[in-house]
Amino acid sequence: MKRNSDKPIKLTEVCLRDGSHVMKHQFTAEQVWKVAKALDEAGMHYIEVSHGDGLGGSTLQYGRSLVDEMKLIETAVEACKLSTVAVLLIPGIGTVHELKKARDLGAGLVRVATHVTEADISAQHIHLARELGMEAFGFLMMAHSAPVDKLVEQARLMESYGAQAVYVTDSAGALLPHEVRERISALRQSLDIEIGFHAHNNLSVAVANTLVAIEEGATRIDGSVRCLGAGAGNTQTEVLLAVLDRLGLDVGIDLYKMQDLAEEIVAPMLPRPQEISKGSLVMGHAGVYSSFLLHAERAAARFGLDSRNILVEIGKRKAVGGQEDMILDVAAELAKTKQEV
Ligand SMILES: C[C@H](O)CC(=O)C(=O)O
Ligand SMILES: [Mn+2]
Repeated sequence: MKRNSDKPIKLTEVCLRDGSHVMKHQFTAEQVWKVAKALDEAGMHYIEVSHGDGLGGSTLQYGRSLVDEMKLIETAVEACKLSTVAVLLIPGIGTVHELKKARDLGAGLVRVATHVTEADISAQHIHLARELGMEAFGFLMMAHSAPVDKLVEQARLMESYGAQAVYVTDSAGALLPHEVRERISALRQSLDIEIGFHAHNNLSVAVANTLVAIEEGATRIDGSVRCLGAGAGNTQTEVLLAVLDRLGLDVGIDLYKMQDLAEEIVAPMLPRPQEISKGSLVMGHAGVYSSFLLHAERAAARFGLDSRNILVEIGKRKAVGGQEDMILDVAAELAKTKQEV
């Protein structure tokens, strides 16, 4: 495979963080232990563990965790001999207090996530993480929703705060391969730090998009085993590993061990199979934040609506992560209009 970077590919497994949305934030310590241990034994580079909405996300607005995320982070750190445990932090949801606590428990990397046009709110947390001796990466969410020059401008801000990598985060699973190519290529030409890519498989192009990202020079890649991530899940880690192997790219992770983890540990945990349902498809199609799926389904049941109509309206209003309350407002409005007709 021809790549526009000679740096090694480093994978981050996100099922214990992005998958928390699917699990309605009800991960048990035993589940986290088993998954983290198996990932570590397979040679996974980074394992992200946090509430689905990042540190501090366990609230009424986003959904309460069954087990305190700090306990889950501690459990994952104990289960790992070689993998680095990572955390996600959205400034304002997570604070420096949680970041310090996670670091004290052994988390080695924080990904500071902001909406694609709001990188300026990441400065404090990136600075602090570096001071604490952690690796610190920027994570620009809903990357499909801004023009390429805006994405570049915002990534450069994160670089200037000390981020060691910046991710193109396709939160809605809406990007198509040529759009990923444009974005990664523009970042590669403008940044001196590594570039990452985080996909959602709502349009069934997550693996293809990830390959394009790697070709263009992305070296930090996210996946979720058995697609255990919001919406239709992320780039399916074990599938990506098989494809990379066919392309002659050895990233040092054991494919069979990842397949066994997917089949024997993760699949039995899933509340329902991770597939491209009409809800996740509409998110990719309408460009809606993947974590909104369960919130929209709940609101649809409550107001007797089709969740797709709620999601499409949310997409039109350009709701961003953190605006989960808007889903209820939209559902109430749609229900009222339906009654009036
Ligand atoms: C908080 C979000 O779930 C972060 C993420 O994984 C995404 O935007 O995608
Ligand atoms: Mn995600």
